Amino acid sequence: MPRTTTLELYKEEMKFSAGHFTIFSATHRENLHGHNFTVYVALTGEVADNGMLSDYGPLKQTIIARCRTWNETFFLPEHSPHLKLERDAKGNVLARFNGEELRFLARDITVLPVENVTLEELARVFGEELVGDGTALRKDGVTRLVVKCASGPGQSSSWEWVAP
Ligand SMILES: Nc1nc2c(c(=O)[nH]1)N=C([C@H](O)[C@H](O)COP(=O)(O)OP(=O)(O)OP(=O)(O)O)CN2
Repeated sequence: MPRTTTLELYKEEMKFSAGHFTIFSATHRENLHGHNFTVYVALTGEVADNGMLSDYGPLKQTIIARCRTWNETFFLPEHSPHLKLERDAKGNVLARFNGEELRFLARDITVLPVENVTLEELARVFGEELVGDGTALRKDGVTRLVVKCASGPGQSSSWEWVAP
């Protein structure tokens, strides 16, 4: 009888401190602010004869490494219909919103391929980068992976991958 399990990873190091602002319309956005985000990853699949779904060690290190690259940065959305980004030769950014000009140094920002920097989109981008084309996960017998991103206790959004 196949045994299904779900491995859950939410280690202390699976966190990053970053800034952002959510854009609600062409004229309404939040002020710039930050969070101590945390990340939770769950992978589901069948337990093999060796008593394991798969060694979660490499995945844990990948998650922690990704958290470190998102630590101490300020997120900007690449594809917002309301925020226009202009980069200079050094990668510094002038962001225009509703007549405002916000200036950022290249060293301080991470531009994400999202329409808005929200928990939903952080979980999606994080998950999509973990999963890639899914080949490695499927090879390891993983049938489902969930990423949850929280902006603090009691507030998170999730993203799910299911093996085809
Ligand atoms: N669907 C979403 N809605 C909102 C998001 C989001 O990511 N997805 N994000 C925000 C704000 O950026 C976020 O809530 C601001 O956080 P915070 O300063 O902590 O204020 P909160 O009101 O969320 O939390 P409290 O601690 O209860 O004040 C808004 N909407």
